[in-house]
Amino acid sequence: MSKKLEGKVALITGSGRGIGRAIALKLAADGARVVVNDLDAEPAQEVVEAIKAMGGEAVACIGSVSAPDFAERFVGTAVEHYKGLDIIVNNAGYTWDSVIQKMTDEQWYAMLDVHLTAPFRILRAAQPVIRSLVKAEQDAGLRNIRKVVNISSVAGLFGNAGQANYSTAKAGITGMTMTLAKEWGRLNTTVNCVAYGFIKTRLTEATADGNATAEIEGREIKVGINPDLMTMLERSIPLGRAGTPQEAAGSVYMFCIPESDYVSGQTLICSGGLTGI
Ligand SMILES: NC(=O)c1ccc[n+]([C@@H]2O[C@H](COP(=O)([O-])OP(=O)(O)OC[C@H]3O[C@@H](n4cnc5c(N)ncnc54)[C@H](O)[C@@H]3O)[C@@H](O)[C@H]2O)c1
Ligand SMILES: CC(C)C1=CC=C(C(=O)O)[C@@H](O)[C@H]1O
Repeated sequence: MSKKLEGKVALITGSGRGIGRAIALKLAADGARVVVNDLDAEPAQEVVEAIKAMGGEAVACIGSVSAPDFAERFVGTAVEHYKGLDIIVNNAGYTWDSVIQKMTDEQWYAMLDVHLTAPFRILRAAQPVIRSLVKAEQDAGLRNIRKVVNISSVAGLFGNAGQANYSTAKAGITGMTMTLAKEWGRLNTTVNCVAYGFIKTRLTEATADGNATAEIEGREIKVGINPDLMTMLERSIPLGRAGTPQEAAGSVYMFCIPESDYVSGQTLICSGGLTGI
């Protein structure tokens, strides 16, 4: 059976772990060649090796999406290695929570940088590349539909106490999605967004005391959720449980395959039915 994404070039930020990793493996399993990005080299390289082990093609582009030179390097990696660019998934990110009276400017800007400015820069850097690929395709009488999938959260759609920084950035990415869907229609590129509810990853996994941290961009950031809170949260989800990274990847995949070629500017909620928090 032919693969739906055969030969497509997919760029996926934050794909060393969690949802991004599952997206990378899912798209690669369906034939995409993947540019794997992560802050951390080891998990990114592990994903590259996993894709190669299943007969696919992948290359790593290590570094923070928040670095000012990252976008050009990321797009450049795809062009240099695969001479193309068909799918971009803006997934990299984390949370750094505080109630507003305790939130520092550093916390505020860190969330805007990673969840909003980074996707903006990546899409800005991709535009001239896509434009020239589209021109060449049109000259050859071809139409290739490209796909952008941005990642948001129920926190960006409904708000979440303690996440003024994160929810603002995740709300912003839905606006960027709708605007670029309008700008990029003439580039035969659909631009959609997936807003997750509660997906079990390092970001949300229950830890014994709820006090786990991870080093992210040189800072010790609290990760994980207290198990009691986790149980309470899961009860509020109509499907009665958090989602898996593989289930989360399924929603992104839907926007990447040809069956969704005429869908653009949409935000799909992938939350097990949760419509508020
Ligand atoms: N897990 C959830 O419940 C949930 C809910 C809503 C939205 N999201 C969103 O999904 C996306 C993925 O989150 P996840 O749950 O898979 O988290 P995760 O921590 O499991 O994976 C995120 C990956 O992104 C990488 N990353 C973080 N900052 C980066 C940066 N500046 N540059 C490059 N890589 C970076 C991390 O190193 C990590 O490997 C995030 O945008 C997150 O906000 C997650
Ligand atoms: C409170 C819980 C369901 C929650 C909502 C949104 C998140 C996200 O990453 O978007 C989680 O980190 C978590 O705070």
